[in-house]
Amino acid sequence: MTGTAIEAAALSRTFGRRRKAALDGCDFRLPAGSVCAVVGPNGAGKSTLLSLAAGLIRPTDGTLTVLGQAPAAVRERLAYVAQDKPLYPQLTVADTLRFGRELNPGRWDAKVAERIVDEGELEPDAKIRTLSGGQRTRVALALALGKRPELLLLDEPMADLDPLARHQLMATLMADAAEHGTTVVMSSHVVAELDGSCDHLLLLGAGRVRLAGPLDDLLSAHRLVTGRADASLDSHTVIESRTTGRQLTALIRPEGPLDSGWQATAPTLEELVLAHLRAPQAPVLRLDDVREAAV
Ligand SMILES: Nc1ncnc2c1ncn2[C@@H]1O[C@H](COP(=O)(O)OP(=O)(O)OP(=O)(O)O)[C@@H](O)[C@H]1O
Repeated sequence: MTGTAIEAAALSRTFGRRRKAALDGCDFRLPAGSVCAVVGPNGAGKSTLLSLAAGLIRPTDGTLTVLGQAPAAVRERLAYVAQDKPLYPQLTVADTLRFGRELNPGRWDAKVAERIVDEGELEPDAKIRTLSGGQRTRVALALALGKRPELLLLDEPMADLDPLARHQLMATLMADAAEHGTTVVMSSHVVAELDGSCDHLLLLGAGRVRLAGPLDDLLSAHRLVTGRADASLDSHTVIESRTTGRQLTALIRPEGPLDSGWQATAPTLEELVLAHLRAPQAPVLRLDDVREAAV
């Protein structure tokens, strides 16, 4: 297996006659075995990136390598759960899993697929069309994990699950990925639920990479600081700042030691992401390869 699960170089994808760029010159590298969160505002290009990685669409420019090859060449080794989770409505749950086994001879993992379905207390003879959105998600995830992929691409997988099901499915997913060394790339708008599960982050904005790299490195490159509103942060990169009365709170990238007047803490993933969403012009930070900032 290659040490790199996904590598994008100047990756662009346009749509329509106007050639509107959904992705625009993206560079990033994701090591194999990572669990990567893909976040960004609506229309940032998250689904486009996942579709490209799944080999469903092709780049208009640049390159994307998945498991060391062109995405279309490695379809058998990856699983992709799209936002709309297409399944055959007339099949039963059991038929769907049987279908999964027949489509993936020699690699089908019936145990994990059945476990995911059983944990949701789904009736094996229930037709897919009779299931709720969250129950369909469960079947789609069972099919994806049953395929025993090296790379699992999930486009907002948890969006229609209740909080308990989310928590429990996420735990199953992460335990399974850790056991098998699966690379997981997962887009989500619910940043809090990614905390504790992901070790890599890719933040997209307007089709471009804004933050990329190991989550711990990205978090430790930032500080959440509080101090007097008239104190200076001039020597640091300020991502976002807010003043309440005489107090200023800011998310910064320190460019050296902080003056003693500032109280500094490490941001959470949610604080890091929210600040960057509120500050779309903040400088890019890529720590995914050479482990140094590239602006
Ligand atoms: N098939 C398509 N035809 C035309 N435009 C498209 C197509 N797919 C995506 N786009 C455009 O590309 C841009 C990125 O879309 P994409 O679905 O990748 O964003 P996203 O980050 O997944 O958004 P969301 O969070 O809303 O799901 C949007 O402006 C969208 O309108």
